[in-house]
Amino acid sequence: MLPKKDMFGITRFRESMRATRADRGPKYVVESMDAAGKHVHTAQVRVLDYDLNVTRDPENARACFSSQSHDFDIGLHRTQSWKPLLGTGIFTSQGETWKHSRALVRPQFSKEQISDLDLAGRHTQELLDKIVPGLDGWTDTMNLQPLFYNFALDTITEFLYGYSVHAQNHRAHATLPVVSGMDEPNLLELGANFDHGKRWIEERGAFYKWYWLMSSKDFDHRCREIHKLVDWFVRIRLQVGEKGRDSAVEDEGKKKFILLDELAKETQNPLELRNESLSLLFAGRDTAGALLGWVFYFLARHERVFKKLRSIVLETFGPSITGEISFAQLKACQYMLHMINECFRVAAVIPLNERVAVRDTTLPRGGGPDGSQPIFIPKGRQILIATYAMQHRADIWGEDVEEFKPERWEGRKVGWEFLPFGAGPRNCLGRKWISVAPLRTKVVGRNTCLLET
Ligand code: HEM
Repeated sequence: MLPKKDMFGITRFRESMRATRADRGPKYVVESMDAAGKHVHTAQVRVLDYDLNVTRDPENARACFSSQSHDFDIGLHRTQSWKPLLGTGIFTSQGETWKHSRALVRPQFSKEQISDLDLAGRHTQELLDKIVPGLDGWTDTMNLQPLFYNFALDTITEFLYGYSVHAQNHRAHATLPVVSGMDEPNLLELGANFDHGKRWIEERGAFYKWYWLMSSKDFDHRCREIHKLVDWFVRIRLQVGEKGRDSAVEDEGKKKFILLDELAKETQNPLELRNESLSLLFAGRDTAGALLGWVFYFLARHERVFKKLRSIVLETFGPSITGEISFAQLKACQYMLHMINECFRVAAVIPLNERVAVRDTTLPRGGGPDGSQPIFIPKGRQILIATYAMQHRADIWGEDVEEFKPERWEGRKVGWEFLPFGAGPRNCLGRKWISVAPLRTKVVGRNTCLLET
């Protein structure tokens, strides 16, 4: 047990809230466990009247996600914290309801459907257009992160709904069909509504079982606006049908894949279509935008890695932005994959995952004098799987664990200590979308090379 800091567990609660608000929640977990001992990898913590377990042990992660996945499910707090925004869908449901969602959504993520290089190419061009070098070949100092979120939002809305919200280029506002009985929704506010909504959800999650204390008019407003937009896309699909869409066919006569159209072949329930597609929108926009941000953060700070990667990319794909790129070439570009893995390891796009025991059970590690024996987990106990903390264990990754070093991935067999996309039955459906996405290069200015992932 992590030592109590006061009788009622208030100090820990306050500390964890403060860390979440300061965007240093993952580091707070590492510090709290290290304070108990560098060898302590699974601990029980009391927060107010509530006990939970935190683990940075790969064996326990394997148990929660895979080998004992029948003993664990996502928790009610997660479900309830997210529900006002996402409703009941793949992200927020449990048991049989989740199985139904997964069966509905999973077939849409086959390799052919997610490998639309034109889609990513078009939106990447818009991203590049925002980065304009001056006469000396350099841009002013600029904040790239909002551009990456906008890029992700444009790409994923077109993939899901057939219409991009054009967050990157407001002047390219899509000509939208009229939907009887509905005002045209505000496409441009979607990014801001997501950002605020997500902030509320994080706060609600940090309040554990008291999530309901964190409700606000602003959160309700953001949820309503997002629902209005998605309902509008759904209504278009249900009113005009797949064939009624102009965008169902691309210029060259090639049929465009639109995820909502495929879902609508399985169900015509507007609420189901809203919830499932919104879950994907939420899952894809923030994670992909954040990953791009971290990639550039690390490349900007590690000149050696940047130069090495740039020369490998140019050698593999050539300098032309319009050149053909094959999956075989992508797979061969090992250094790029190692660099992305290292971003995932050091920064952890999803730094903390969770499960709740659905029956009395055990976890394989954390008990006995040296922590190598099983521990008892009562039904209802929440387990925080601290993936960021797992990825910063010196005894697993070596003494240079805090260094950004893509070379550490050469010849490394990935085990349960590295789970950027989760694992087991609830693993990430967008994984292939991220890892087989196209990569092209463009030289911007004298010394800058942009990568499109
Ligand atoms: C850098 C990018 C991404 C990262 C790091 C990531 C990470 C994750 C993780 C860790 C989970 C597991 C959650 C859990 O165990 O409860 C997950 C689930 C999921 N992800 Fe992703 N994700 C990414 C991109 C995407 C994209 C682009 C999409 C879809 C377009 C997507 C769709 C999903 C869905 C639907 C689930 C829920 C699966 C289920 O519960 O059955 N993800 N993701």
